[in-house]
This record gives sequence, structure tokens and C-alpha cells, in this order.
Amino acid sequence: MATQLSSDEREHKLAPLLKDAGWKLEKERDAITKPFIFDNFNSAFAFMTSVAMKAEKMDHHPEWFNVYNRVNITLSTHDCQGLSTRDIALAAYIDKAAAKFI
Ligand SMILES: C[C@H](O)[C@H](O)[C@H]1CNC2=NC(N)=NC(=O)C2=N1
Repeated sequence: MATQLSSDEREHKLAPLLKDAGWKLEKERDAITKPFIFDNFNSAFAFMTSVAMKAEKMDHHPEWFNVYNRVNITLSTHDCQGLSTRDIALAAYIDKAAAKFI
């Protein structure tokens, strides 16, 4: 069972994503969000496919919204109603995957 990030994890694992990697905390709940822009729909969907495969392996799924070349992603852990280390791990994968398709 996932548990919410501790204050130590927020300081050492979450803060770098917010400071350096373009993720933002949502205002109304404990979640992080980031917009991605690709050259076209094909690249956006290839990226989404890569993230979808990883999400299935992790049994941890993004909330996302796609229009043509834009993908807005929100991460949070429903099981603990907030951010967990699973979101940190998926965010790291997402940033790596995006770099291949942007
Ligand atoms: C039953 C299944 O393991 C759970 O519902 C998984 C699936 N994917 C999930 N994804 C996310 N983002 N949060 C969860 O708590 C979660 N739980």
C-alpha cells in the first residue's frame, strides 16, 4: 500500500522536480502536473504509448489530457490520496521518455 511522501521525501525527492524539471504542485490537491509539447500528434502519441507501457508495468497510472501535439500530465496516488514515491518514479520516467520524443 502506497503512503504519502514524508516531509523528508518532499524535501529531497519532490523539491528537485518542482525546482528544476518543470513540474508544478496542484493548488487544490496533493498532485503534480506538467505540460509537454511535441512536434506533432505522432510524437505525442508515441510518448504516451511509452508512458502507458511503463504505467502498466508499475501499476501506477497518469491522469492526462491530449490535444494534437500537447499532453498535460497530472500525477497523484489515488490509493493514499496524495503524492507517493510512485509519482516521483513515474515523473522521472516521463521526463526521460519526453526527451526522446521532443
Ligand atoms: C488496484 C490497482 O492496483 C490500483 O488501483 C492502482 C492502479 N493505478 C494507480 N494509479 C494511480 N495514479 N494511483 C493509484 O493509487 C493506483 N492504484
